[in-house]
Amino acid sequence: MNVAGLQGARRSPGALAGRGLRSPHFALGASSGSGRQPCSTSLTRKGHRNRKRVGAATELAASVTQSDGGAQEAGVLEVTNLEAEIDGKRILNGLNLRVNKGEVHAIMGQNGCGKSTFSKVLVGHPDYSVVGGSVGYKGSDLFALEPEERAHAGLFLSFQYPVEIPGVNNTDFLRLACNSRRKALGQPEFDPLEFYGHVAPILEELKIDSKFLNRNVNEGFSGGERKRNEVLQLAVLESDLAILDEIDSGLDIDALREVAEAVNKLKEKRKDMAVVLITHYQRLLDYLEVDFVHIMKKGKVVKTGGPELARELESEGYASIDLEFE
Ligand SMILES: Nc1ncnc2c1ncn2[C@@H]1O[C@H](COP(=O)(O)OP(=O)(O)OP(=O)(O)O)[C@@H](O)[C@H]1O
Repeated sequence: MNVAGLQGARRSPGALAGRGLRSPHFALGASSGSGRQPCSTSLTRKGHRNRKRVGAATELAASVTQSDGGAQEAGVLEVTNLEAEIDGKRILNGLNLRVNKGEVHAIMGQNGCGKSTFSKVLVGHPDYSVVGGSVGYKGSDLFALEPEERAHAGLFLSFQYPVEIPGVNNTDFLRLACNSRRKALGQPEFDPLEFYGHVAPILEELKIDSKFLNRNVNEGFSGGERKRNEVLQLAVLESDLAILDEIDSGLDIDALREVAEAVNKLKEKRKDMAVVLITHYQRLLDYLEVDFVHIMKKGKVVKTGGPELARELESEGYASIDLEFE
């Protein structure tokens, strides 16, 4: 995370551009849990640098609403034979996944199978090279968009380890992020008062303490508070596809339930929002209703089922699943 750039943003939004961060929304929507910042000028897909843009953020956002009722409606996310590598090491090996709007998918898999890599590739982390396959997002080529544009188009990745941004007030950060997306969508930006009108009901619905707004981003936050702050960001941004990478990690039982309830509340309100949960534990699914569970192994989805698949994993472990696919 480019802390210096974001501190500058508190004084002046323009400072973000000067420090290589074009908006805080970029930081929110297209960052990785590694704390490294995606570079807005680099594309992860070889050969895409000069590709003609097939969809600006506005067009993409519009495409979802306009495609209602179509027999062949595109999935929010259509991943086909995706292959990606880092430093020449192949991590994703022909991953396939389709997520329709409103659906909740859980991705499970042993350590190192490529779950976080998948999420980072989607948001355009520059360390990863896409070497094969395709990803459609709302019917357009995701890789034709810069990381910042992906965020503007409604793609949100929650941090696995949300970082502190000392000196940056949460309200300022959220408002700049929100306005960055609104501007890209051609919507009027919120002034501070209007933004408070936007965020106050969200806090109430998600049962998040309004003191969160006065604090600096994640500074001194407990693990549970940080994860709730991620959900707050997601709600404020009104993203269309939320990728929640281990939103349950490091949480005690009560915090886990509270975070899951916040996601549920958000889903109730925004029924079309699609969610991809990356998790190791079935217990999250006790609180969050999922439509599909996918098991990843060696960089691809090897099995898909319903919530019962997670329960089977919990009781039998991966060995039982692996046998079917060796
Ligand atoms: N920046 C990197 N440099 C080198 N190797 C990396 C890097 N990022 C990921 N990898 C490797 O890619 C593989 C997949 O990692 P990834 O974090 O995607 O797995 P994961 O399924 O999310 O694991 P976990 O469940 O432990 O979080 C691992 O072998 C990891 O060491």
